[in-house]
Amino acid sequence: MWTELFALISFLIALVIFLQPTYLPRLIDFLLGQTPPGPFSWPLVGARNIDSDKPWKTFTQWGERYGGAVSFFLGTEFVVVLTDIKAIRAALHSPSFDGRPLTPIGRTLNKNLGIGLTDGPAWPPQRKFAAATLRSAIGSGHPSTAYGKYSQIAVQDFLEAFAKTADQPFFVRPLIERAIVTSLSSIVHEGQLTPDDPHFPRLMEAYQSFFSASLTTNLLNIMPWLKYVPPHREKYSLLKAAVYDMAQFARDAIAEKRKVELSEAVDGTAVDFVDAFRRELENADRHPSFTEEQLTITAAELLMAGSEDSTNVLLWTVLFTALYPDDQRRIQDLLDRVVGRNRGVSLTDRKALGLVDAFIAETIRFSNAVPHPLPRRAMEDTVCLGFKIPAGTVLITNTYSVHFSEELWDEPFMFRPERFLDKEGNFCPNQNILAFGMGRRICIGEQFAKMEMFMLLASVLQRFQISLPEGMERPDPAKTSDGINLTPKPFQIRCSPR
Ligand code: HEM
Repeated sequence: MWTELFALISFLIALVIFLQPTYLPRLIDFLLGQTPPGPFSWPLVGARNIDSDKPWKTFTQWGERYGGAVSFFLGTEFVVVLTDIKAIRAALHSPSFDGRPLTPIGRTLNKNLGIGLTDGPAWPPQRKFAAATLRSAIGSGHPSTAYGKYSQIAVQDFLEAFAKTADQPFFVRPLIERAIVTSLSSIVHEGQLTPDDPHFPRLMEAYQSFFSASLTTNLLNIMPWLKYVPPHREKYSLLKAAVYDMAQFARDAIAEKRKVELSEAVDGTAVDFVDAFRRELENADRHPSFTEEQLTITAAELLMAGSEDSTNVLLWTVLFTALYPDDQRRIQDLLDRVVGRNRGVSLTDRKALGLVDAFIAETIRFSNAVPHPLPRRAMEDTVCLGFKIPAGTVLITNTYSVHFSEELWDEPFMFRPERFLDKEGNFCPNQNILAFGMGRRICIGEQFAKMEMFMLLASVLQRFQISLPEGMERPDPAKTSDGINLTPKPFQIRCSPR
């Protein structure tokens, strides 16, 4: 029996070495202490005792024990978790860590196209192009621009939907989703998605399947071979169908836009992403990565990444207005002083309404909504913080240990929006917020998301009082539905006209 067991283990080790030749050299480096310190990792299995519901808690404890960079194996994959701000800054600003893990979604389903899940020669020109296009499509957000116009439509629709709830308890998520996706569509493919669009439910269904399978996504990002193993295989099929639906929606939207001549569509006005890309396709000197398929995948990705993350953060923000009524009242007093009640909120009010941005920033910190910004991959053998980091290492940022660090924040476990205000009440951003990532792959939609969240939150609080319905259980922000993002468990609110 021992001989057979020994033969089986030898066979498995030989198989792993054959399939993943980097495993053994990394294991040796790890055992010799060349790589960052970390917990014991069982051969082929990797580190045990990771809290599967709240891995960031385990990573925070490891950070306290081993330091700002902790290494271990997950299965045969070598992983470094960054837990303190110095280690995170050092790594995420380095071109050596520009890569993304070789995920089945990025590499197989998206065919290595798009921006967020790829790397290599196509990523720099595609990221630069998309970031510049979004910046110019958003512009000042003035109502004369496409984005300004749709943002107003989205705000109006949002307020009407709130008013229709007539003081009755309701789930706010679908309302937020509609508003965000409407505005986002104006900068991705203007005119293709309005709040009453019949395609809306189909798209939301695809997003829902995508994110309901997202715990699997987190694991697949690190151990892609899991896609062949039940129950991940079934979840992977769900993901595949959702990715297909999103791409099909983008294809249809692009085809609709093609019905309008490009010169008419862009004539002197702000250009959305699809039209800017169409124009680039006609440029003879374009980078070879500008292709039809790249356009489809990126348009689908921008709409999906942008809407899910922004919806989730705004959902947290609305929940916190109900949980912290004193802060809500202070925002409303400020709105009354700055905007009054006779006109709508506009982006030009933003500077004088610093408390609204401070409330959103504190929500982002306190909710831990993005526990691990998209992982990175070491593109080459490198040295970071004095340790060897082999090419192919997966890097995970642990937001929780930074957002709740006693060294970085005064009373980090208290919800206190004022920590983001100066003495005059101006909003002061803080560089230790990691929800949008950091460095060379920082989110390209950050400014849009913050603008949109400001507009929707300020507009709704100007008109309505948000509260928790009497007799219902008080939502506990520590209890979340976990996936790529942390989402509050479904909750209802009540809103009463002010
Ligand atoms: C509250 C809203 C949002 C959050 C919390 C968020 C968060 C993130 C994070 C954590 C990353 C990874 C950064 C890194 O690797 O360092 C990212 C990347 C990205 N985000 Fe966002 N995002 C939001 C909104 C948006 C919006 C509105 C868009 C599009 C309009 C967008 C498009 C992207 C893209 C394309 C990338 C990939 C960048 C790259 O890999 O080079 N995001 N986002």
